[in-house]
Amino acid sequence: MANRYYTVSWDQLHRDSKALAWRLMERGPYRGIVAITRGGLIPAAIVARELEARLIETVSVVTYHEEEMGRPQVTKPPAAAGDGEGWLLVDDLVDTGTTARVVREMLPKAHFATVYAKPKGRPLVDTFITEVSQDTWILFPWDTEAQFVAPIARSGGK
Ligand SMILES: O=P(O)(O)OC[C@H]1O[C@H](OP(=O)(O)OP(=O)(O)O)[C@H](O)[C@@H]1O
Ligand code: HPA
Ligand SMILES: [Mg+2]
Repeated sequence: MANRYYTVSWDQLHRDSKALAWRLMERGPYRGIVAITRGGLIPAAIVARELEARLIETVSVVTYHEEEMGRPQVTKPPAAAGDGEGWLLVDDLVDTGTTARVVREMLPKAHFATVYAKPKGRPLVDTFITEVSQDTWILFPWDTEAQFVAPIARSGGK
């Protein structure tokens, strides 16, 4: 389990993904976008809208089951995108960089962008927006819902 959590709302994800699009705009145009599913799908859709990209490809990699890390499984390789030349590769985050390493091997020439990055994965990303510490677990809006929390006074000061 992570030591702390960083909760991202839909609104914040939209803003951070748009900030990513602004940065990526400077170095386009791109032939198309390859989204790393599933986490990269929503950031990729927001970036695609901003960059007016209509061609979206996917590569599917499963590395985690909830917070438990396993071996990365490529459940769908990219059908188009060749060696990645001229393509933009988008994921929600890099954590250990395991997923990124697998995908970069398939698409070595793609420009790799994520919204969030942790220190271990950071060297594998070309462009990202926000860094969080390695012991922080990012809670995405599609994994969470609002719920009641007890008042601070009832927590015994912890
Ligand atoms: O840098 P890493 O340590 O590899 O972690 C980052 C990857 O882990 C998550 O995917 P996950 O395996 O949970 O699959 P999902 O995108 O389908 O939820 C996340 O979406 C990244 O793709
Ligand atoms: O911090 C994280 N949050 C959500 N999914 C993840 N997959 C790897 N690291 C994370
Ligand atoms: Mg993923």
